Amino acid sequence: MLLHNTARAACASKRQARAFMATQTPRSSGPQRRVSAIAMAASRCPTLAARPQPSLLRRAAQPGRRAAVPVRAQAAPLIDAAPGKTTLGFIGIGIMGLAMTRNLLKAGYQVVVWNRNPDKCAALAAEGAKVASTPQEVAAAATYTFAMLSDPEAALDVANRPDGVAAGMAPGKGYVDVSTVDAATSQAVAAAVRARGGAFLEAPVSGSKGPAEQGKLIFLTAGDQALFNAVSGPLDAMGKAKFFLGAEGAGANMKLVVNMVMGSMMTAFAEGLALADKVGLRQQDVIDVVGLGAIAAPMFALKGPAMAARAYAPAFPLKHQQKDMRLALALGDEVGQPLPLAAASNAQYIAARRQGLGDADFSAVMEAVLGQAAAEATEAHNKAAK
Ligand SMILES: NC(=O)C1=CN([C@@H]2O[C@H](COP(=O)(O)OP(=O)(O)OC[C@H]3O[C@@H](n4cnc5c(N)ncnc54)[C@H](OP(=O)(O)O)[C@@H]3O)[C@@H](O)[C@H]2O)C=CC1
Ligand SMILES: O=CC(=O)O
Repeated sequence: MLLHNTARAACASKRQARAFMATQTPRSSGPQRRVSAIAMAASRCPTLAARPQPSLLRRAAQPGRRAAVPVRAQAAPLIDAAPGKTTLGFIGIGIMGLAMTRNLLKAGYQVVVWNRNPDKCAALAAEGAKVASTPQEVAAAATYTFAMLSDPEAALDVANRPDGVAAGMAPGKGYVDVSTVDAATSQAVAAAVRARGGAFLEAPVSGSKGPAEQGKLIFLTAGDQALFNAVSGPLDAMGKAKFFLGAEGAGANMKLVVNMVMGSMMTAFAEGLALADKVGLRQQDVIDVVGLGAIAAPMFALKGPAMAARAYAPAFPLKHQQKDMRLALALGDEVGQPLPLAAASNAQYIAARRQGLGDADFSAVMEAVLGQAAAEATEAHNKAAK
């Protein structure tokens, strides 16, 4: 289904899309197969990437749809990135950026890095990366620049500041923003990059610190398909799967949907552990039982024991999960989709941030759940004492 929807979006007209889809037979649906089938769809649509497509513009104008920037021509051909030949840039050397850059270096790419706090580049410099003094310098030195930044504000600033990425862009170069942001931010960054002749790909990732270290991220990309193709090697060095979803905004929306579900799952799990504890059950038994049944999830198995021990070493900082809940709720509001469960979860992440847990792992939402239970117990006790 995903393959067909994406293929349809990639074709310049409904007629072409129907003709393409008529040639397709259902096959196994692994991510790599999806990507190659989507690329094939593009190759069978000669008008793809040639000019703004009225049908796509009309789609964007329908109520409830994010404004889609039309598929468009590249200003200059993009050369496929190749280890030993292509210089890549990486901006934002946080938890994720550090691990991702390491995998690019391991794969044999030359990498130029920049981080707001330059101290975080020291380990990579020792491993062979060059360190630039501005984002512009990175974009000017690299053919393709990646960025992994906290939030929309950081993404916009790094792209648009006077010595930012856009200032270093030129035809033949590309910018791949892998940060988790909203569609409007991604579209604004795309416009700034394209105004300088560069190509743009949004590519937020699903997968945390562990998958980043193991090169097993899942890329949710959208934007210029030629850039998706050109950076296929680096994406494969950092990830285990990549999806091309259409015009920029689609990748951002996909990431927000996934993280909204993840954030709500985590608060539900925390409430389950808290309740189990209150009724005298061993939390490890709960983790084992959940792990054997239909609601088993790698996240519960990974985080559960640490949550039971109330230890929250950061892999995915809670402040970022709360940002994702906030952005998903704003998206729901924009398109008229009520999200009461996500709203309730978001309140717990906000409470945890107020408890000073923004830099802890997002599983520290457990503390808000426990804190709330404690507050409710105190309130009930006070009422009873009156
Ligand atoms: N950790 C995870 O499991 C995952 C995270 N993500 C997403 O990836 C992104 C980064 O996450 P993560 O690496 O965990 O976060 P970190 O907090 O470890 O890193 C954030 C990075 O953004 C930089 N930054 C923040 N504000 C600015 C600014 N105004 N100007 C320039 N640089 C700035 C930081 O620089 P400095 O060091 O100077 O503060 C740092 O390099 C977020 O969008 C997050 O939602 C996506 C999937 C998984
Ligand atoms: O964004 C976080 C993740 O684990 O994915």
